[in-house]
Order: sequence, then structure tokens, then C-alpha cells
Amino acid sequence: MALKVALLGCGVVGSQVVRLLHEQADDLTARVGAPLELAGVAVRRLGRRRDADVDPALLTTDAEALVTRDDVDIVVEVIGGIEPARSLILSALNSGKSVVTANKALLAEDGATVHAAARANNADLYFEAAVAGAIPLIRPLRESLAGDHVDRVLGIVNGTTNYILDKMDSSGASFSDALEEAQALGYAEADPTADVEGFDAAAKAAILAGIAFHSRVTAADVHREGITEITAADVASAKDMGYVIKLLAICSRSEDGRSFGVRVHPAMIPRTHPLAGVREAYNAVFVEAQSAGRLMFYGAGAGGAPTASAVLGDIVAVARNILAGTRGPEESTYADLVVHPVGETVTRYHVSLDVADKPGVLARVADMFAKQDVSIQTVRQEGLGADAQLVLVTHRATDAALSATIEGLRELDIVRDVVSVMRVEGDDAP
Ligand SMILES: NC(=O)c1ccc[n+]([C@@H]2O[C@H](COP(=O)([O-])OP(=O)(O)OC[C@H]3O[C@@H](n4cnc5c(N)ncnc54)[C@H](O)[C@@H]3O)[C@@H](O)[C@H]2O)c1
Ligand SMILES: N[C@@H](CCO)C(=O)O
Ligand code: NA
Repeated sequence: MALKVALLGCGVVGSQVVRLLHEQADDLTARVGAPLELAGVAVRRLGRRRDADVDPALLTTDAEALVTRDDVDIVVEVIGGIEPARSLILSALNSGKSVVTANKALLAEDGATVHAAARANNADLYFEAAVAGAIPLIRPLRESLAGDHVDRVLGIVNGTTNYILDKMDSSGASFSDALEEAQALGYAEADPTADVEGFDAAAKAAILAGIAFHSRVTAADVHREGITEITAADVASAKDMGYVIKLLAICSRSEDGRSFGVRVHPAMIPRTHPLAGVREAYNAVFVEAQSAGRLMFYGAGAGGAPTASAVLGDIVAVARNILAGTRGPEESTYADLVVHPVGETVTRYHVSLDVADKPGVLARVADMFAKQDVSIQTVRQEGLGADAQLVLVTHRATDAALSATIEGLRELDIVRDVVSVMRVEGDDAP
């Protein structure tokens, strides 16, 4: 007997899901042990030209009726956003259907509700496509590493911003020129806010942290900074010092293991770090686990076909579970760790200051760092006279201590401007 799949949304990802279900039908049947049949495709408007070759008889604008239909076994949600996606997923789960979704925004905002509905109905909820598209990351964390102890997840989980920063690094372009190019190539949306302000990466970071640390995490728990303030001068200065700027998502356990931090922000990493070699719109994520050591996952984090690949993998897993009368892993939040405030984050900093060029300036600047117990690793002066800049790199310090240092520096008459403050990640320096 065939298993019936209801598809919600037939856009960039949905149309590729339709294509793969058709093109791979025989292999999918062999792998699952039963044919997968499209039961219906919910769209916003009928009669629109679409990329997918869908039998018009399958199209419907009544998604709610489709997800509750008796003959539907699996519901695939690729509409995106909070509503109506959440209500449709809940209807599907409450009708006993298993659900596959690519919806990071919903899982990061209200994962608790949908996971609870899956549990209550003994139904599967799979979401590999929601984080880093095609790259297998959710399954390795939920299943392959279920016997290990994850300490840190660190990576590049947004292709659009990686493309922009890579362009700025390779061509010296400004942020706005690089953004324009990303838009022309279809990497960035007309409204690029979700990507460039870090919302997309923050949703993914929340999902990753929740799974890695077996705790509930929402997008609101993530400290988020975007890339819109990064200047060509920041990029050049990083380059001079052997660094490259990347937008990183970092989920890391505290030293005592009782809490963890989740943050998304631009950071300098050494050009020798493997993440520095992640170019264009690619994604890559490091997972550090106590027994496994460092693992790196790399590949296409977005795009119709790559994302549909992850969706299809989930459909097959869910279909196999249905035939076996079992279900996959459910949400795991038993550890219930707290998310610590960003002030407790410990990292290194690169600080660039416009200063007066006269005797005693360096001593007063260094004194301000010392007052907050922030130790300086290197300092150098660029320019002379009215153009003098001090560039300092610190040893590890808390975000709170660094913020207090910067506040103090702003009040010094010899500091004309705090030009930039950026975290330095990815080296093992103290
Ligand atoms: N595009 C990617 O590269 C990518 C990568 C990873 C995850 N995702 C996720 O996949 C999901 C879909 O993304 P997309 O890029 O395909 O978006 P999209 O905008 O191309 O497609 C969404 C489709 O849903 C349709 N839709 C909206 N409301 C609907 C409703 N009530 N009923 C039926 N259809 C409705 C829209 O008309 C549109 O065709 C999102 O959650 C997104 O975050 C996308
Ligand atoms: N807009 C995202 C893709 C979907 O998550 C990115 O640039 O990576
Ligand atoms: Na993935």
C-alpha cells in the first residue's frame, strides 16, 4: 500500500520536493518498502505558473482540509513563517500524521508547542532542512551523537551573509555593494533583514543549541548582532592581521557545565581556521563533543534542490517509521540547562581606537583595560598625528568586562572614537 504525502507550499523548496518525489519514485519505493504518493499540494493561488510539474488535480487552496484528510500519512510543510504553518502542523499532528518541516522560524519561536503535539499524538516531527539546508546536522546531533557529550557547536549557518562577507574580503567591496551583488544573484532577498541582521542564523542557533544541550531554547534566548555595520576598513584591518570576518553562530557550554550561551555575531577568525575557507554562500558547522572530538559539517545551506534533499531524507525516515510501527526521536529537553547572559561569554576582542598621538596615550588606554581586568595580548599603532589609530587584541575576557572597558574608553578625552570592537574566535590562544 502506498504512503500518501501532503505537501504544503510549492515555492522554491516545495517544487523541488515534487520533482524529487517524481524522479526518484522507484528508488524511494525500494528504500521505503512502499510507494510514496503525492496526495495533494496546498498552494496560495491556483492557476499560477510554477516550476514544478504538478498534476493540476492535486492542487488545492484548502490546506487545512488536506492535512486532516484520512488517506494522508505524511505532511510536508514548506510554506515558512509562523502562521498558518503552525496551525496546519498542529492539525496534522493532532490528526495523527507525521510531519516534515523546513521551518526554522517556527521551531525557534514556538518549537515547544509543535514538539508537544508530536509527542501527545505519538507522531514524528522531522526538520533536517530547517538548519543548514542539505547539510546533515539535526540527525547527527539527535542520533549519531546521542551517546556523546556536546560542548560546543560553532559555524556559519547563513549563506547570504557569508556570500556578502566573502565578497567584501576578496574584492574590498563595501557592505552595500556586496549586498547589491548578492541580491542580483538571488542569494539575498529584496528585504534582506532576516539574513543581514542575523535573525535567520539566530533561529538556526536556537534549534542547534536546544538539541546539543538537551534544553529548550528559543530565538529570544540568542544574543544577535548582524553584519550591517561591518565596513571595508574592518575587513581590511582583519586581513592585515591574518584574520577574516565571518558571521558565526556559537552555542557553547559554560565551564561548570551548568549553563550555556547562544550567540550570533560577526567575528574575526584566523585565516588558517577551516571556517575561513568557507567561501561564497556555503555553510559549515563544527561540533565539538567530548569523545568524538571535533567534527566538521560542510555544504550547501540553502537552495531549492539541496534543501529538498534534506526534506526527502526526512520523508523516507518518517515513512519507514510508519511502516515499522515506530517513531523517531522526540524532543529532548531533560537537561533543562539555563542560557547564560551574553555578559558571561568569554572570548578575545579586537578593538580599534582613533586616538590623539602624544606621549602617555597608550598608558592611559592600557590602564582602562587593566581596571576591568582585561589583559592585552597585542597592541599596535597605525597612522600618525590626527590619523593615529590604536589596534588592540585582548586575551580572553568576559563580554561584561570588555563592555565596561569600552564605556570607559569612550569617556577618555584622548580617545576620539571607538572605531570598532569585534570578537576574535577560532584560535586556542588564552
Ligand atoms: N529556500 C531555501 O534555500 C531554504 C533553505 C532552508 C530552509 N528553507 C525553508 O523552507 C521553507 C520554504 O521556503 P521557500 O524558499 O520554498 O519559500 P517560498 O516563498 O519560495 O515558498 C513558500 C510557498 O508557500 C506558499 N504559501 C504561502 N501561504 C500558503 C498557504 N496558506 N497555503 C499554501 N501555500 C502557501 C507561497 O505561495 C510560496 O509559494 C521556509 O520555512 C524556509 O525557511 C528554505
Ligand atoms: N537565507 C538563508 C537560507 C535559508 O535558511 C541563507 O542565506 O542561508
Ligand atoms: Na540540515
